[in-house]
Amino acid sequence: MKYLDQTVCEALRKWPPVPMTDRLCVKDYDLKLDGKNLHINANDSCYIPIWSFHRDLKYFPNPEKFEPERFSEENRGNIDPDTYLPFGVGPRNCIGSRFALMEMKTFFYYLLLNFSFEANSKTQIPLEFDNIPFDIKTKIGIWLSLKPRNN
Ligand code: HEM
Repeated sequence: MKYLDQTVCEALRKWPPVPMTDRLCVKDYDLKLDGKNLHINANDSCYIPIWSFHRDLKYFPNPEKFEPERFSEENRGNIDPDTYLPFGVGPRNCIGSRFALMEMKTFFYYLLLNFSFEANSKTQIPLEFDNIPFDIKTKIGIWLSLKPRNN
């Protein structure tokens, strides 16, 4: 179950289903970013690029590699919580996150309990994605063969 949790966390890192979120700035705000001064006006929209944070090697070394060990008990403390945002951040973060995590793990538990998975001639490796803004969609879907487990 621990490894299933790590795998789900890593899948949400590499392919966050909600790749960005936004906030409306409610008052003028000044901040320093990489040595530059940045002014945000009240009523400006700010986009938070979840996908880009998750693929930034400053925060996730070797970001293209699918590596559930990033979320092991020893390693997960190294992740800055402000850079891992599959369910957003702050008081308006995703209200359904616990339900979604439970649903994903239950779904995979029963699938893996009853079936083994194999690549077939239609399986695309590596997976290719459509360039649709604000959405993550594979070009041809995800094709795999499921074989019932005998035991
Ligand atoms: C893997 C599944 C899901 C992902 C990755 C996801 C991701 C997100 C993200 C990134 C946000 C924006 C949070 C922010 O801006 O800080 C959000 C908001 C929200 N999500 Fe989810 N979500 C998922 C499933 C669900 C489910 C199952 C429900 C309901 C049962 C749900 C209900 C909501 C609601 C109501 C908001 C708006 C919260 C607010 O504005 O206060 N989500 N979600």
